[in-house]
Amino acid sequence: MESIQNNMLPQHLQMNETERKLLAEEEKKYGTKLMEMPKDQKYGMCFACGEENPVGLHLHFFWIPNGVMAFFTPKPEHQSYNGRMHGGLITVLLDEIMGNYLFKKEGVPAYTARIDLRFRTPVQIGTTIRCEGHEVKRKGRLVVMEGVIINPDGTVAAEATSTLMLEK
Ligand SMILES: CCCCCCCCCCCC(=O)SCCNC(=O)CCNC(=O)[C@H](O)C(C)(C)COP(=O)(O)OP(=O)(O)OC[C@H]1O[C@@H](n2cnc3c(N)ncnc32)[C@H](O)[C@@H]1OP(=O)(O)O
Repeated sequence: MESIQNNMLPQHLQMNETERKLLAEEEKKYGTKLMEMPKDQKYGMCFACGEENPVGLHLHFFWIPNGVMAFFTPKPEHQSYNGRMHGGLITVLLDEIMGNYLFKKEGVPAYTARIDLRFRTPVQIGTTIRCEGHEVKRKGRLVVMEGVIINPDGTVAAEATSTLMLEK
């Protein structure tokens, strides 16, 4: 289901119009409504997804076949040089998409033990990017995940491989 509570949320927590339009396009591509991952009150202060964090990114995550997807539209306060999104925040998006997927799938926190990331093309402030993550393999409590960020023109902005440890 599309962010069912989206228009019931305070404005600053809502997905913007472009993000909703892109979500609808993805749903058309997959031929199904995409289910939003529920928020977790316990982690309301999470910098990436928490609704109570006043300076957070307020991401919304959707299950896709074999993984997870989110959109983000960086604001002027998210930049580094000359209107480019800050690389540290790009890392946050990738770390979160992989970690949150495992948290929701397994029901226990997944801690990032390692992240290898390649910044391929800049992300411009004000553009809406698509973030995706999926599981690659696992051995016991160690899980390898991959994540990617796609620019509006279809180019890869950044990609990452992470190793995460599931809590016992
Ligand atoms: C809606 C609400 C959402 C809210 C939630 C939103 C999701 C948030 C997503 C963000 C995720 C984060 O950023 S989490 C925050 C950043 N990350 C952290 O704080 C993690 C800090 N590091 C740690 O706590 C620790 O190092 C751990 C837990 C990762 C591992 O410690 P440990 O449990 O003691 O395990 P340890 O004995 O070291 O290792 C156990 C086995 O794993 C192997 N191992 C350990 N690390 C690695 C590694 N990187 N790559 C390969 N193998 C490894 C070891 O060799 C060993 O193998 P063997 O000898 O057994 O064969």
